[in-house]
Amino acid sequence: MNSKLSVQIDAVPVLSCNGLSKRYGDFSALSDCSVRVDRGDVYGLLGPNGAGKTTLIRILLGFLHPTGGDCRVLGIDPVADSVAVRRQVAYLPGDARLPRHMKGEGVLKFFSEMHPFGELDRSRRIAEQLELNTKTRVAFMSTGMRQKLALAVVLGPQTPFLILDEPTANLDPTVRATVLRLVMEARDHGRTVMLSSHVLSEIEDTCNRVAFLRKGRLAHELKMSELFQRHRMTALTSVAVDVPEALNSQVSLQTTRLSETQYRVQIDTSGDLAPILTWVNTLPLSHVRFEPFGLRTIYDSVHTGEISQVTTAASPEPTVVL
Ligand SMILES: Nc1ncnc2c1ncn2[C@@H]1O[C@H](COP(=O)(O)OP(=O)(O)OP(=O)(O)O)[C@@H](O)[C@H]1O
Repeated sequence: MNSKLSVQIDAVPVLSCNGLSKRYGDFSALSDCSVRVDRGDVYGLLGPNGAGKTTLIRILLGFLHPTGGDCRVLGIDPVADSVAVRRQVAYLPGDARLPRHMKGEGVLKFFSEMHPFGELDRSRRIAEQLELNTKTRVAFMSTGMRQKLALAVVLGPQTPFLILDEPTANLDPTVRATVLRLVMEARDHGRTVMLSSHVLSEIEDTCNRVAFLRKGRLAHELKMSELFQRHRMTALTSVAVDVPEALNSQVSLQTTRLSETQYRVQIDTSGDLAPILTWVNTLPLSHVRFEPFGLRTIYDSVHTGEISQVTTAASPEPTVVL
C-alpha cells in the first residue's frame, strides 16, 4: 500500500462518537456520549446492568438509530450505511442466537460464506482451541457450547474491528483464558477490539483503555497505564498527618478520627512512588497496608457516584464527570 495512504487510513479513528444519545420516550438509555477508539486499542466498556453498553454497541452497528449526536465507525456513518459498517466489524452480541436445526460445523460454514472476511478454516481452528465438538446440533448444545460456537463464528473473520459483548459469559475458567488469549492475538494482528464485560479482571488483563458507563452517561474514562501507577495505603497513626505541598498533586489523603489518640489514614497515590515512600517513612504509622489501586476501586467509586480523589501527572484534574 502507498505509505501516504496508509498513514491517512491510520489517522482515521476506528470509532468516534460525538454527543451520542438514545431516548425511549422520556427515558434516556444513552446521553451525550463521546468516545474515540484508535487503531490497535483494546477498549473496555464497564458499567452496571442497564448502564447503556449494549445500546451504544447497537448504535455503532446501525441496529439502533441515535436520537442525538453522531458516530463514525472506520469513517462510516452507521445511520447512512449500516451494511458497510457490518462488513468491517465482527460482532458478538450478548445474546447470540444461532440456527438451532444446524450442526456446529454447518453454522461455521454458513457464517464464513456470508461474511466478506469469513475464513472457515480459521473458525474451525478457533472452535478446536475452544474444545467445541462441532458435530453437535445447536439445539442439543449447552449454553456454554453455544457461546463457544458464537465465538468461533465471530473470531474467524479477520475484520479490522471486533466488538464483543460479554464474550466469556457462561464459560468455564479455562475457556475464558483461551478467549482472552484470542482477544490479545487479535490485537497483535492489528485488529481493534471493543469489549464489554462485568468481569473486572478480564478488562484489567486485556484492555489498554476503559470507559465506565453509568445511567447512560460516560462517567469515567481511564488509561490502564494510569491505573497501574495508582496505589492505596491505609494505616493507623497517633497524630494528625498533613501532605507536604510538593506532593499535593500526587497524593490524596483522607483521615478518620477513631479516638482521642488514634486516626486512620487512607493515602491514595499516583505516579512515581519514590518521593511518596520517603515522606511516608517519616510518619509514625502502624498497621500499614499497601495495595495497587485496581479497577474495582474505580468501578465502585463510579458506581456509587463518588468523584475519584486521585489525580495523575498526565491528568491533574479528576476525570470523573458525574
Ligand atoms: N426498546 C427499549 N425500550 C425502552 N427501554 C429500553 C429499550 N432497550 C433498552 N432499554 C433500556 O435502556 C437501558 C440500557 O440498556 P442496555 O441494554 O444498553 O444496558 P447494558 O449496559 O448493556 O446492560 P447489561 O449489562 O444488563 O447488559 C436499560 O435501562 C434498558 O431497560
